[in-house]
Amino acid sequence: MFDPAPEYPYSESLDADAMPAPHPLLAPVLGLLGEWHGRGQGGYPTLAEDFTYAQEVTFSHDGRPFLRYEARAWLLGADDVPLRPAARESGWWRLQPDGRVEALVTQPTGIAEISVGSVADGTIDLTTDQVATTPSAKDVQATRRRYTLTDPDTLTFAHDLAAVGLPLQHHLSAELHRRK
Ligand code: HEM
Repeated sequence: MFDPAPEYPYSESLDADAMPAPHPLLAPVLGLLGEWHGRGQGGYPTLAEDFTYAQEVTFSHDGRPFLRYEARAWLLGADDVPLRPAARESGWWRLQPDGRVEALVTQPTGIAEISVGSVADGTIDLTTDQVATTPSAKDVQATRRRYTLTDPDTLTFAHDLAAVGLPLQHHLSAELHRRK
């Protein structure tokens, strides 16, 4: 006989003022909770042209001292015509008692980043501690990500990349606006 298991009984929240109450260690990053949407520019010396993209980002929590992170981007053509899906990634940002942030982020391109950083003056600055790549993935040595809340509804993002033998340098920058 099939004995159905109970449903998952805990909730996930995008809202610092709703239940479950955020864990106290999330205090420095509570402003990130929510759904964000915006556009950015990217490039790299190996690419013939710079590109414009749109992106959706979600940060949520379940009452424990970590954020769940999810993002997906797509390339834009003239008049914002969608050209094709671009990077997707998901992961976890673990807040530490000393204020450090440990982040784990994976991408379907075979790249897994483990980053460490801190929160200061509204900016979360994450630098890779380790990058692991699957056998067929591009060669990525390091990344640096900076997320800045310039106001409660505006999140800017800068992403530097050291890959395919080149030193750490600009790959992406974006401005996102709060949807929820
Ligand atoms: C919003 C997110 C992102 C967008 C829109 C984006 C877009 C692009 C585009 C358009 C290219 C050119 C190749 C192609 O057309 O597919 C590219 C290359 C690349 N990206 Fe990104 N990217 C994003 C995030 C990332 C992240 C998070 C990483 C690494 C952790 C990364 C690493 C690379 C690498 C290694 C290349 C190849 C460079 C080369 O071989 O010349 N990208 N990206």
